Amino acid sequence: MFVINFKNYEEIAGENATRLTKIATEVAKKYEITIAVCPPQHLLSEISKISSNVFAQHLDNSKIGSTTGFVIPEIVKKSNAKGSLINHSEHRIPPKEIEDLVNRLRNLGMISIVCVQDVKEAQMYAKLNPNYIAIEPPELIGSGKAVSKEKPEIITESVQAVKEANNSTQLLCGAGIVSGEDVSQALKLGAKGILVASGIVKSTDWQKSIEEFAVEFTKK
Ligand SMILES: O=C[C@H](O)COP(=O)(O)O
Repeated sequence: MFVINFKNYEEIAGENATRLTKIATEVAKKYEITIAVCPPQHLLSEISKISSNVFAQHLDNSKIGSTTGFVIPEIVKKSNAKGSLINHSEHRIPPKEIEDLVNRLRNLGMISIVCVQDVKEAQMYAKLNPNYIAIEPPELIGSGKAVSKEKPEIITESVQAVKEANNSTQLLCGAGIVSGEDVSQALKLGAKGILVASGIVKSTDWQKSIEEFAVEFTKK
């Protein structure tokens, strides 16, 4: 699983979100891997027309109906999103809401990626049996310094924490990943995939950087 979070970077504004998704989709096909994209919420429907692996960046555990401005799982599903990030480091939510959202997505047949900041949180939330836990030390996000190189022990310890939950949850890792070597290192440490943003979105050649990352998944 190779997840590209578009965040709200200027580089993906306007038609560029579509262009980036098209490139990601073509590369995924070429290397026969899964590349998921997380566009800004208002583009979920549009981007879902060109990719079947579209995830929301955030969800609220609010009801369908009179909940202005909240992002509702059932509504997001109708936009053909396959799942969502939950509790991203830049949009944290309380533990009870995380639990409710993981269950809600499971009932909806959607994929949950719960973001955590440290091993303790990985351990705690893996017990909820989300599809994925994504470990991201906040200080490395957007830094260009890869978690897989700077803090490899965080990945190995999180792999262990997820294993101990003894369910089907898998580990992704993110923060500062900018090269194929960073991806390779993450996979060698036991991560099943990566969650990346700036390393792709801010690169000057999207095709080249996505391919550089993708090829590492074929070596496993
Ligand atoms: O959602 C993505 C993560 O926050 C990682 O961001 P980054 O690749 O820019 O470090």
